[in-house]
Amino acid sequence: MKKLVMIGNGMAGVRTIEEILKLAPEHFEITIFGQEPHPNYNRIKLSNILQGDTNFEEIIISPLDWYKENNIQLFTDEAVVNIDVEAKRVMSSKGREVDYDELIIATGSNSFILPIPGADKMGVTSFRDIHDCEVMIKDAKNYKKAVVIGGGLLGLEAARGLLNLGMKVDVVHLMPHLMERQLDPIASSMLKAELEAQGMNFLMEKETAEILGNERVTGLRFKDGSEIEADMVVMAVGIKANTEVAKNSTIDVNRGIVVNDYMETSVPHVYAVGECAEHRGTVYGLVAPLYEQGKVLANRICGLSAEAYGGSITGTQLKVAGVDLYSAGEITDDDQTKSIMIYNDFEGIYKRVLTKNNVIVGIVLYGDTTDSTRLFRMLTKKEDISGVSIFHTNTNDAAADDIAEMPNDELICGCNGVTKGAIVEAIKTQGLTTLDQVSHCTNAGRSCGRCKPMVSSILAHTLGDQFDAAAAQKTSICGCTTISREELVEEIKTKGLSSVKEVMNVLEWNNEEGCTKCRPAINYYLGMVHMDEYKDDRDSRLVNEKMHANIQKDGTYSVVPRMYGGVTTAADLKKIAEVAEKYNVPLVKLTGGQRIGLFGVKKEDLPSMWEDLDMPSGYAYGKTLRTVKTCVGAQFCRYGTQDSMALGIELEKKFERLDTPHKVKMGVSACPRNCSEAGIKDIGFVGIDGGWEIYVAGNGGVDLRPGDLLCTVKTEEEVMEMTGAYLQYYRETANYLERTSKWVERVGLDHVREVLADEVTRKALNERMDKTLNRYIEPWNEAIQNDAIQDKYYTKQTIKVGE
Ligand SMILES: Cc1cc2nc3c(=O)[nH]c(=O)nc-3n(C[C@H](O)[C@H](O)[C@H](O)COP(=O)(O)OP(=O)(O)OC[C@H]3O[C@@H](n4cnc5c(N)ncnc54)[C@H](O)[C@@H]3O)c2cc1C
Ligand SMILES: NC(=O)c1ccc[n+]([C@@H]2O[C@H](COP(=O)([O-])OP(=O)(O)OC[C@H]3O[C@@H](n4cnc5c(N)ncnc54)[C@H](O)[C@@H]3O)[C@@H](O)[C@H]2O)c1
Ligand code: SF4
Ligand code: FES
Repeated sequence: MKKLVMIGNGMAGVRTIEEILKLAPEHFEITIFGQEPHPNYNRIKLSNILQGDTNFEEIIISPLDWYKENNIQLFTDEAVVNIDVEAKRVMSSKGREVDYDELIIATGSNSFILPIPGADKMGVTSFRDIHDCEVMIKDAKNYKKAVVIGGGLLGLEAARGLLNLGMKVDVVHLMPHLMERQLDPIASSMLKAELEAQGMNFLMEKETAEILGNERVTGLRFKDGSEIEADMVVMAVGIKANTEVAKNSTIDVNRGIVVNDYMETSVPHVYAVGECAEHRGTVYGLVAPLYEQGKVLANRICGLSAEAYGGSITGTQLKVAGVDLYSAGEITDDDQTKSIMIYNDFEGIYKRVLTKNNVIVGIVLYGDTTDSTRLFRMLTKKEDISGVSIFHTNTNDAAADDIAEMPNDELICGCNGVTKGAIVEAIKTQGLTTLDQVSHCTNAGRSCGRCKPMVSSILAHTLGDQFDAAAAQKTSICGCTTISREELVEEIKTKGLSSVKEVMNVLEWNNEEGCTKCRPAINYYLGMVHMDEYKDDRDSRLVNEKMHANIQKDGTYSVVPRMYGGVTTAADLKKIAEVAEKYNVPLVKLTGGQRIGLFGVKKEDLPSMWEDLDMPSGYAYGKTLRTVKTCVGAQFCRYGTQDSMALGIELEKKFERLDTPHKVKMGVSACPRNCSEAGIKDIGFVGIDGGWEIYVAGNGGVDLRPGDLLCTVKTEEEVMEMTGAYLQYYRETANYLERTSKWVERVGLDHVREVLADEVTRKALNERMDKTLNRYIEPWNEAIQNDAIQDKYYTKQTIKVGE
């Protein structure tokens, strides 16, 4: 097998690997280095995260299990710093050396940071990765006045996000018009008026001279001497191809890494793809051309006769609610340009098509973009427009007619280059009935998601009478099947399906092995339905659950023993200390959940360490109850009204090991001072005089969310009863991998309250819960006693990295 190394674990690079795997799954032994500490995620959706529409887990494109499944060795949080093109070897920031036969550079871009005094102050940030997003979301809680420098696509999407986060936002723009690269002055002023109405304040034709403040930013000074206040500054003034690693070698670099029409650099066996590549003098900054490049490169690297990449014409839209705009091609006129225009100031609609010699060369649409795909096709195909009606009226009938009349080569998903013809064919040949399936099959809708309404219309049109609008919106478990979660659970119950394999066979999965998305989900639903008798399918679990230890980024594991309610003893502390010394554990750390983690443990040491520890697993890796954090409470604290430690221990002992759709954390405080932070837990208990308040759906992670008060109860027995019923209802109705916070938002707190208010329902839920709890055994103990398990999971030879 040839060794393929890729530098950069981003959108263009990983799409190229997906294409390679489709063409020649067994051709390469693949290694990927990624500077960010994450698997590949949808960078486009960072704007949606900032705007509060989604969260990080939902934008992961390639989960860690995908790398493992495809035998890809992934090194995250590890940059390649040097390429030795003679020896065909790369070296990483951690001193790791890896040889290659073929090398792909896919290092993307860096944000351009204005070289002005103060640009390095605290509170000045770029908007390029999830870290930037997290910084902005966190700072928005403590600061109120943001300034975004740059009125382009990125700056305006950032500004909308910061408004959503409750900040006051000024946008500072160098030019007289916003998005001057995409819009003409009329469209630009319509956009400005809309965004002002949404609450943004614009400072146009302003050039920033300095960022003011001591350690942290306090304001901006402009070249004209004027100043404004700011306690956060976001730089969104463009991007610069990230060519560092190529520059240090003999590879030709100009604005980007120079490539030919097959994405080959000046050095044999070294390719570049994505925003770091410069093709025929152009460096692209949108995914559509990068995915085209990826296809060409995949064919080339697999030795297939590849079509050359001839460059791309790009179309853009702004991801801001309430703004409908589209721009493609050349938008500035010269003396040969003739324009066709509609301008309806009353309805806020502006459409302009720029033509040269009867051919469309540019498109600007504002307020109604329904013509965009048709006009874009005419532009790219250089269709003669003499006598053609250019704009359609936006009525539903026209939209339906449009689909019928739309030629098969019309581009529906701009990001992924998917035409109407490809979508129709997939629907017909694969028997697709939902939007989700079309997306899995064709890639349409997988990036920015703007094409989804059109894909839906094509689905409706193609299926005709068989189209079921509600069903079409349903989300199937994954691309291996057309059935949804509800249908799967129903089928398991009615057909009595009892194993993952059986589910996939009987329900006619289109991929007989399933995938990393569906297998753990099926395993969970089977266990949920067949409460006491289900035999867990360990190999279908996510990697950390399979190993009963959390894999770390260097391939070692962590060991976190259970400490009920965060309470320990001198004897247990001694055991932990002895084990840490005996196995040379590199890091012993108190975790956020009030216990002690041993980090950097070799896989083959796990069973003997567990045996020496002789403590139960703390399940720090599982979709289950993680911890019950407690305050010292009435036993010691003078404010305590209740015994928080005793309740925490009782809860943890009862619900430990329970399979849940996602991880569950609890907190118990003995008074409203809330030292255990029970307000940001999946379930939190706060002691009050004569009882307990129960809070639910809190979250202290990326999607910070305070818990909602579910109810107030008087006794610990009621706490246990309510908790059992609540957790069981969550187990039975949530989607696999849906946190309680998202679940409650989806089904509604009032609904949950209503269900749990009924005593008979509560009792039935608790009965099912108790039945389920009976089937769990201590996993570390099982591994210690079972040689077959040790051989299969914990011997050195079984190492297959990819995490
Ligand atoms: C907020 C935002 C919104 C966007 N919205 C849209 C949109 O609506 N539509 C659209 O088409 N495009 C959009 N884009 C642009 C799109 O995200 C990029 O075009 C795309 O991500 C580029 O893919 P890439 O693989 O070239 O680079 P990236 O996705 O940036 O990936 C490169 C990766 O390489 C890593 N890396 C760099 N150097 C090294 C090294 N030496 N060793 C190891 N790893 C390294 C980086 O850390 C990074 O993770 C948006 C971008 C942002 C930031
Ligand atoms: N919806 C989308 O398609 C989308 C969204 C976000 C980002 N992106 C991509 O991300 C990349 C970065 O976006 P971007 O908007 O930063 O780049 P950009 O180059 O498109 O826009 C930068 C803007 O900043 C302005 N500017 C430059 N110097 C300035 C200064 N000193 N003061 C004030 N304004 C100044 C420019 O006039 C320009 O309008 C681009 O490739 C973009 O295509 C795309
Ligand atoms: S939450 Fe109240 S009772 Fe518990 S430790 Fe804090 S102050 Fe004391
Ligand atoms: S147009 Fe962006 S995903 Fe289809």
